[in-house]
Amino acid sequence: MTWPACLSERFISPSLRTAFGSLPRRADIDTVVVFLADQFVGDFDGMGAEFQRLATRSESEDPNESPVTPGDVDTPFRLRVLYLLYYANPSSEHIQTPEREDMTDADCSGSDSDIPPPPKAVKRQSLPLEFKKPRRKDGGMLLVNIDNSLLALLGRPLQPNLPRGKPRKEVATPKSKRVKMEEGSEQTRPFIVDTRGGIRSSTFAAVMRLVAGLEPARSPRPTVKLPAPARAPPVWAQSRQELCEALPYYRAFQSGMYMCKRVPFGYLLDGFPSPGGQAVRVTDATGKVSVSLAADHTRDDARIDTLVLAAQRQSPIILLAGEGYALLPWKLGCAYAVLGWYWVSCTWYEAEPCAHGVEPRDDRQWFRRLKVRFDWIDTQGTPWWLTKGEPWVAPDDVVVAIEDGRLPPTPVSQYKELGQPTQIAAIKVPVSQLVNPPTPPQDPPPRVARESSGDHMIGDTHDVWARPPASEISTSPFGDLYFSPLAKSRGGRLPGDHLLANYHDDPSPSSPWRVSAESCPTCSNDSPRLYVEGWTCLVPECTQFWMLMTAVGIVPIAPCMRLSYDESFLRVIPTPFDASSLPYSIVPPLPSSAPGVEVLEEAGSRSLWRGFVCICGRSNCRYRWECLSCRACGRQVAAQTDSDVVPAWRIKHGRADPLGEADEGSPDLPMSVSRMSGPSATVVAYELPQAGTLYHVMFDTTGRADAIWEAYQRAAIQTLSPLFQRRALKTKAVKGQLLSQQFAINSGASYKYIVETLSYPFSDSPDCVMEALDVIRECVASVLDEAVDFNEVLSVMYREGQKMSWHDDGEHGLGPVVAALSLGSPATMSFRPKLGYKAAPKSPSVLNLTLMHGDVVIMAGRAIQYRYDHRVIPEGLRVAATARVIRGASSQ
Ligand SMILES: O=C(O)CCC(=O)C(=O)O
Ligand SMILES: [Fe+2]
Repeated sequence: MTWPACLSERFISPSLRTAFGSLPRRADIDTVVVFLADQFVGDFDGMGAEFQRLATRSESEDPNESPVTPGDVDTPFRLRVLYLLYYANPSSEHIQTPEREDMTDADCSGSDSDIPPPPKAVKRQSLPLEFKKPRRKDGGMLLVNIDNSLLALLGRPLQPNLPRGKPRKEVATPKSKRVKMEEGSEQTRPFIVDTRGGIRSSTFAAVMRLVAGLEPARSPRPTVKLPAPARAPPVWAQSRQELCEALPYYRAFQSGMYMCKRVPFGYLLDGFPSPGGQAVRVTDATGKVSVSLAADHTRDDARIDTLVLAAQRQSPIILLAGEGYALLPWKLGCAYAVLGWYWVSCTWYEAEPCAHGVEPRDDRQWFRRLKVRFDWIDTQGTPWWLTKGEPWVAPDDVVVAIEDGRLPPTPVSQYKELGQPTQIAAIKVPVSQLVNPPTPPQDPPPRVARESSGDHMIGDTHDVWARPPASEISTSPFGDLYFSPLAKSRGGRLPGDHLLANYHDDPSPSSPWRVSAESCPTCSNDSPRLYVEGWTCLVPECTQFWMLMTAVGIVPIAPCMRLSYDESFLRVIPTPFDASSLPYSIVPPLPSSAPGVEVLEEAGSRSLWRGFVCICGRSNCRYRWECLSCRACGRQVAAQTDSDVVPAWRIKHGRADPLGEADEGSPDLPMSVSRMSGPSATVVAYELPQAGTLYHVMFDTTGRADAIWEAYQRAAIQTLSPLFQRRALKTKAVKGQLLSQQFAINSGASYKYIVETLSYPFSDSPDCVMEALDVIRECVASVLDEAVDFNEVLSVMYREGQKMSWHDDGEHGLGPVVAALSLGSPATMSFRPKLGYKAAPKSPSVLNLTLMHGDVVIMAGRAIQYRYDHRVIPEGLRVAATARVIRGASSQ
């Protein structure tokens, strides 16, 4: 019996949905059948007639005509009834987002076992087919506790090893039906369905498995994780930030995939779903949060398009895994590891039901989710986790004393006694060779004709780009479906075949994908058999998409039904020629020791605050100013030297505009300009309404500032005791540590800034800090006409691309005056009112100042910190020394 098209559409029309509301809350199967017959007269092949037949029989007054019994209605028919009811009345407990735990991108595999208890407010309604909570047995097998009464209701043969089941409660219904049980036992039991409460998806899935004779679902998660592999990963990290700062191919702080111009670089498998597509966070009754689709995955989304193109171009991509990735068979032993190079061998779509609270489309109640299969590129040899070696345990971080906020072992006073730091055996950082990524070309170059016998060595840096550009790849409606090894056997039927024009017949893929491909009776396209449970048409445009072909006919896949991949599909396939050349090593090169003269831009350059991958494999952020230092083995490289000090004469001095201005939409602040004597300077004062006055002091000459600037840099590169560091932010929002962007050191009283900054008493602070403080004190005394006894200085060093985002300085006990000396590159300092900015995060700045080398900014008025936030964006290498008064603390 074929499944009628009406159900393939997986859609309940609004009128049918309304009509369902007129059914009694609890109805027996006949009531439902009669009802459906009314609704569907003549509409459906097979099903309409069947409904009609049953309806006629049900209404027959002829006492000789036996009432409808489950045996009269074949099982798929019953399933359809359940199915219609299911889709007509999904209640919050029934549609839940399956967990994503699959190796492939956007998983749709559900969990039959993890059905949350229904929300308290919703009264649980169920079919008489009650399923107890599934038990998980060894091997991850899910067993559903089913009794024979259920089988009887479904018209299935009874099973001797199942309990008979409790007789169902009699329900007053005009036509109770007799169910014949095996061995002569009889029970009167109407086939009652709850027409409003819907049907639990897990029930639906279990019924489906039962009638179709499918194996119980097998969890893809390993039940017990094996110990960490014997060999250390070639590249590993303990935080996402370390990955992003050390690996040129994975700079994706926000999403799982790092890509550029539709070329994928790195893809992180972790405890979150695919990149791409709109997603919403859904919290279920147990508080478990999952991310569900809120729209179809389509190629309009650059990330989806990139993955589909990757399959068509057979581009290599580096996979990384996080310890949160449920499908890893072993413990990672660290937070993240690079797995290696993979190629995208196959992409397809699955249907994902709309999660509760997500607005469905007008025409259907599910979304398309792209799935991706990644295959190991075999020119890399055996994966590291399969090779033998000493058991590996990721070492704990080498705890440098300063990590805990304790003072460094070597007091700074010692450094001071030594005077100028001695030149250390230094390795220069050649900026160009640090961990810069292979820059993707502006536009992918035209495809290069290749010799089939040509070398395709690892390290051939250009092969990855020698793929057809997107424009050359067909945009056929089915172009997103891509099954490369299979395509050869399709006789040109499917789009994508043309891509195999230069597919080299490597050891011919013993791909069972070929043999298991079947042609869809509805759309005539071939789809391979991916799931143990049966074949499904994988063309999302087809009405038969995502329906399972089973022994009893085609059945819809219940939202919670977890399908298992067919073994034939899981078989390893050889890497095709096009994917076998690797563009670069997964281990980025170490900074080399070639000497080079630094210029201002390079000394502060972005590459210098990026991290590195140590030869021990650990990815590190650059957390110290003066060198790259490994947190795992303590190794230090690329120490900076005196020649890295940027002399003051290299600094940009030309001031474009001494006056600050407001963003568009903000009125200009009242301001006044005056001249200051002593060290002569121009002072512009801005009135921040109801908050205080902001003074921008611009000295006529910068002699003192020049000396302090160079002294700061020399203090920063000495290595006797570490000073300027990026320290951990006090945040729990991310896994692992998150370091601040700037390198900082605190002097004097302790300042409880959001970063755990290393703090020294004034007596142990470098001279440059005290000199900066002198400049600030004198300047403030002249401008405010009163001495302010600052007892704390925060010195911050910025490299290119680093900034200090919106914040205030208003910690408890902070005095009314805060003043800062700027050194080095120009910076823009902005102020914006706090009120309401949460509601409108992009509220305009009331003032943007350009701070030049030697300028001092004075914030006079405590309310400035309460009413305004400020931000500083430097143009390049820069130092700022900010002095404050912290009450209740001494400067020591
Ligand atoms: O970099 C600057 O000029 C100011 C830094 C700042 O706002 C701070 O340290 O609180
Ligand atoms: Fe600040």
